[in-house]
Amino acid sequence: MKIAVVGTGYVGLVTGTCFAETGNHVTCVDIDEKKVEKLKNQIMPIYEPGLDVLFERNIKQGRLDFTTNLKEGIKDAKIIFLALPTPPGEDGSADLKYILKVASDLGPILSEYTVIVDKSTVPVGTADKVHAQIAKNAKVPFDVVSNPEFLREGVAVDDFMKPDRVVIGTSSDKARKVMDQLYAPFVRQGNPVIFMDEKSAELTKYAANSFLATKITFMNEIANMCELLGADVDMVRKGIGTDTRIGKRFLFAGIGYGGSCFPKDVQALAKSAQEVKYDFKLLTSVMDVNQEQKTKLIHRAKAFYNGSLKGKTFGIWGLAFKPYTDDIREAPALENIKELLALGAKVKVYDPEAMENVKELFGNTIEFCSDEYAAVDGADALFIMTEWPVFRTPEFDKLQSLLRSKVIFDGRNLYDTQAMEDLGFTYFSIGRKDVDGK
Ligand SMILES: NC(=O)c1ccc[n+]([C@@H]2O[C@H](COP(=O)([O-])OP(=O)(O)OC[C@H]3O[C@@H](n4cnc5c(N)ncnc54)[C@H](O)[C@@H]3O)[C@@H](O)[C@H]2O)c1
Ligand SMILES: O=c1ccn([C@@H]2O[C@H](COP(=O)(O)OP(=O)(O)O[C@H]3O[C@H](CO)[C@@H](O)[C@H](O)[C@H]3O)[C@@H](O)[C@H]2O)c(=O)[nH]1
Repeated sequence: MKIAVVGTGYVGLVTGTCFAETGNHVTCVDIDEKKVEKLKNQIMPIYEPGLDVLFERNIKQGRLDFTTNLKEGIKDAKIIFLALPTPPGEDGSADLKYILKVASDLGPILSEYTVIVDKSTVPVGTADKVHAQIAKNAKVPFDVVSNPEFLREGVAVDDFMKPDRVVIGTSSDKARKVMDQLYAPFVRQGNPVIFMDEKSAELTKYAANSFLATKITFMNEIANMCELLGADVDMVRKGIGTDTRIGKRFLFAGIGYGGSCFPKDVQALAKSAQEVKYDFKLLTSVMDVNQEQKTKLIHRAKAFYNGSLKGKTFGIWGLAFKPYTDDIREAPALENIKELLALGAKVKVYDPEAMENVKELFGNTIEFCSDEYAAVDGADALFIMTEWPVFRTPEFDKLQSLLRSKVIFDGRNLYDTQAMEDLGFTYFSIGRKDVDGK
């Protein structure tokens, strides 16, 4: 089948590549000329494990190509995916300007029946808006379908190729048949395609992300209670996670959720609630708690250093919002770095993939180091912001010889507290007992 994907961000590239991998011919369209030039030269603009191999194979086999020209890109396409940004607008609601612009461009250039699919995360009612926008100038019949995407960065290819489920919102039998055919290879792997109406599909995406953000936030609050009561959040996590009604995943306490999705989607759902005059109290609390959680370790550092971090040097391990990505959107590390600089501290950082993106933001106000050990050389303490595997089993001898004093603030609970006590570190983590290094 011939498919067009409009927008070549994370979602567009993964969607386009994976549909090419299942035998379709895919043309990806983007207005960013430099990006399209790179893509045409087989240069992958994002770091996503496993995607490059599929990307190169499908380009070589002639199933994946790129253009900046929308009309050329959608020629003969039975399905057009919209994988466009929906950033927060000034009031926190999802900004639909990119989607509606492409919808209005599509109207006059559709040449036969086409299924237009919202892959972006969009508020309830967007499929209707997109339909109305296209209908203004369309001369042929078309359907607008909601097909939210649930991939996680870092494991996006697996999430797309072996999804827990595919959600498709449509009230058109004709569109349903087209989508059924497209997702047939995925169903064959035993994953359900769940058909529903457009509005329910749109809300499903926000409900999923907000529920997961709430689950994490709940554990962060339990962690805060553990610290006050002398319990251990890792034990509590194991204790509740083995209850199949609760489940083991997304129960890891830390320095708050970040990334390009949870923060904006929780905010957008809260805004949607406001618009229909519903007071979604839970979401407001989730956002407040998460905000406080992000810089929690700085408060502990301030207490440890008798109120002042001025003149101290801190090594930071991890900048990306999570491992296996170079994405720094809403990464807790950024807020911590800003705060440390504002308090007069010096900062040395290392991340396996995200350094270039952070250089654009901080320039030479912080020191970018060649590896994790260089980042702690001469530092007063280490802050751990992202749980990259390379940080899980460091050479502690080397670490203690490089650090000025053996102090670690760990936002990801990477080390066993007893082991840290045995090694003589002063060790602060989340929801577990402090180790005083004596
Ligand atoms: N990133 C994720 O992990 C993820 C996962 C699931 C859903 N989503 C949702 O998917 C959507 C896209 O997210 P993303 O992270 O891929 O976005 P992104 O910002 O990384 O990329 C969007 C792309 O769209 C292009 N674009 C903008 N206007 C255009 C136009 N008129 N024509 C063609 N291209 C245009 C931009 O140049 C950019 O390359 C968002 O709604 C997001 O919430 C994201
Ligand atoms: O137990 C956990 C799990 C995650 N996180 C944090 O939560 C954030 C989001 O993590 P994750 O969900 O793995 O990353 P994303 O790539 O942002 O994926 C989320 O957002 C995407 C965009 O909407 C959805 O498609 C995915 O299903 C959804 O998991 C990160 O800051 C993580 O550090 C925790 O703090 N504790």
